[in-house]
Amino acid sequence: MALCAASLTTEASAKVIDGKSVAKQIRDEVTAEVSRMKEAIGVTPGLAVILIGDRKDSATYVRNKKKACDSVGIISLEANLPEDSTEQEVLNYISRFNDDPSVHGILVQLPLPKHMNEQTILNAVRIEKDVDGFHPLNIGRLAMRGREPLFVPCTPKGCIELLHRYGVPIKGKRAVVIGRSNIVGMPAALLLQREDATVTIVHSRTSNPEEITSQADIIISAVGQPNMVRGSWIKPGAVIIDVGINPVEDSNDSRGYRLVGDVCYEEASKVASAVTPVPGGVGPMTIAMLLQNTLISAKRIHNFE
Ligand SMILES: Nc1nc2c(c(=O)[nH]1)N[C@@H](CN(C=O)c1ccc(C(=O)N[C@@H](CCC(=O)O)C(=O)O)cc1)CN2
Repeated sequence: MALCAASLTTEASAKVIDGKSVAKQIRDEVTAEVSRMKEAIGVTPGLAVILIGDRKDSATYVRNKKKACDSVGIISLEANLPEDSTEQEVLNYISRFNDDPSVHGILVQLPLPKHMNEQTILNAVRIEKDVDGFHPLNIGRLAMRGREPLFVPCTPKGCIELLHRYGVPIKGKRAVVIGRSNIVGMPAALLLQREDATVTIVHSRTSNPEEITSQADIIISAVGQPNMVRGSWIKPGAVIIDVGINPVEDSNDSRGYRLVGDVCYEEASKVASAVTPVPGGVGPMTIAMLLQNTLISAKRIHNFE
């Protein structure tokens, strides 16, 4: 891990972009809409979550998704499959949920066990229920001008929502996305481009990442490298959205580790105008956007405005 230490001379001045509190606002909005829908047409949105294997982090995320559904009045169904399940068993669950009218959203928690083909599995989710927005048709539409995806992937959608709710202008700005994953980096870059930013993607083969990143007005980092983005990578006044959630050893923490972002927060907060913390930044937005996507799906399926 890169050492990350701010100089003692400059005070932190960046605004903290509080994802936890924005996520709470969104959950309140979803709660109100879920109850309005139930009262008006007697339909409660339903989300089906498929978890395969015994990764601790995935189990925690799925548990948190279920809790979040409960808190806003969305019904959640869960399928927990063992690590050695076959692809066909997963496809059978997807097919059952595709056909279940009480299910408006389906998600398969990632990453999948190594023996499974992610493409085969994600392609099997009906696009009308693809609340993760990972189906190639949804991603393809996101990439095309004049086409609308049915769903936008939750984490990148949460990043843009944070920029909007904090009044950060995007149009005409230079944006750098660090990382090109299918889940975050690539769709985040497409979303910024749709908002008329001039977008550059920095990735593991980029020869001069610091030089490129330091020209950006907006940085979205989703690379999974603790403290990789240092103060010197940041243009004064830039806005930083840090998607990285990286565990680093910490004997003072009861869990034995703490979470840090891709961005050296102490240094960033002295150079940037606004920055998301880790934890409490983009993470909570991922689940809030999932709830919002599930509501959108139920409304669309039942023609409810
Ligand atoms: N099918 C999907 N799989 C995965 C997705 C996804 O969007 N769909 N994203 C990630 C994991 N993820 C949700 O699934 C997720 C990650 C982090 C958080 C979050 O709230 N993090 C907290 C810290 C939590 C902690 O203390 O451990 C934070 O950043 O404040 C929510 C959801 C990969 N898989």
